[in-house]
Amino acid sequence: MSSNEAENGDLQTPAIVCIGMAGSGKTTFMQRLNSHLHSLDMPPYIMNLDPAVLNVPFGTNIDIRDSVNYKEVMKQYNLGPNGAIITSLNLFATKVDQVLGIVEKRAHSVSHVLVDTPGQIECFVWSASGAILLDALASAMPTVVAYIVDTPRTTSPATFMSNMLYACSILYKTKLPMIIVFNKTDVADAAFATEWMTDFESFQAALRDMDEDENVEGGSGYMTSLMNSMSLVLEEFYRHLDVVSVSAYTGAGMDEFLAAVDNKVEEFNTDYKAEVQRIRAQREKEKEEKKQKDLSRLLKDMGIKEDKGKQKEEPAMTISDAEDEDEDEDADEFADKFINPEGAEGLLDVDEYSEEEVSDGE
Ligand SMILES: Nc1nc2c(ncn2[C@@H]2O[C@H](COP(=O)(O)OP(=O)(O)OP(=O)(O)O)[C@@H](O)[C@H]2O)c(=O)[nH]1
Repeated sequence: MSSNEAENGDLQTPAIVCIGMAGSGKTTFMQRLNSHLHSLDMPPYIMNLDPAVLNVPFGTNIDIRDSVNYKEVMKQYNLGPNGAIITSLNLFATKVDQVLGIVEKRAHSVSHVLVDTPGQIECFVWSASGAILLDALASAMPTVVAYIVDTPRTTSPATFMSNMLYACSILYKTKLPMIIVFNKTDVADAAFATEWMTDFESFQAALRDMDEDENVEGGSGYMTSLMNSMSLVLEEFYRHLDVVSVSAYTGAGMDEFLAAVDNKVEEFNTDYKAEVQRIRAQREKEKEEKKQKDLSRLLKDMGIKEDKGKQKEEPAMTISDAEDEDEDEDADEFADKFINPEGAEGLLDVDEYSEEEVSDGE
């Protein structure tokens, strides 16, 4: 049993998935966290899942850009930037088992697995491939979402509320423990935000002030009453969160963030894990049922009378297998068209990644 395993053998290395609006500071936060962990002699394993990013200012162990050529996807499919991000993620997700195999292997010897995601949140969180990648991670190790908030841009009650509703929808979609990270506190203190989250009266007071001030964004009677009601709904959501204030620039708050991750790992093991496993089993069951249904339809179309008793020995199963193999081949052909455009073997070279030295980003 390695030190990263629980008594029952489950991998306990936390995976931290950084999600946040464009420009909230995800990449800078990852860079700071990476160098902080290196300074504690706890090197992490780093994955970049943003196919469109130009520069990643730290060493990555797995980078979607090494596997999928985003520009080529855009050209070949005549897609815009967001469509190409989704398609690139889809292509990457076809190899999720391979990728996860590498991550799991390496996760035994690192402190954390850090995952950077595209700033176009919806491309990742609301896409099938995002769900596949998150599911795969969560089924292998405790997985925590770090929702990065641009604090200076969230000081008005209206933008604060929008941001929190967005975070709430991500929690609902991913069903993973979440830490709200108020970033850029070197520019604006996040005390106002933590107060609004814990003291309902103070948020109400801020709403009243906004209502009276016509120059403030969102300052209309209807909006205020809508936000009043929504803030009541969000009270329940806030109870499930850990909140930390950090500055990716100065490094303030990094230890508090790591403590919050430990807290969420415990929560994952007690509250979320069973749910993750239940959802996974349900999906497998649905997949199996769909396969059986398709098979019955195929037999019917071919004019073969269904005989439940005979199905086991007769070619029905072979047809299904052949069909599956064809599907797999199609998927592989599709993926290979874009994956590893340089012509390297396989999607990801395990040895290449395992030998790779990753810098601390300084
Ligand atoms: N003052 C200050 N600026 C920051 C901080 N963190 C990030 N920034 C700045 O915010 C801007 C956006 O940072 P990024 O790290 O690129 O943000 P991102 O969320 O990864 O952006 P996308 O990849 O486009 O989604 C950059 O100009 C950073 O220098 C911080 O803690 N303090």
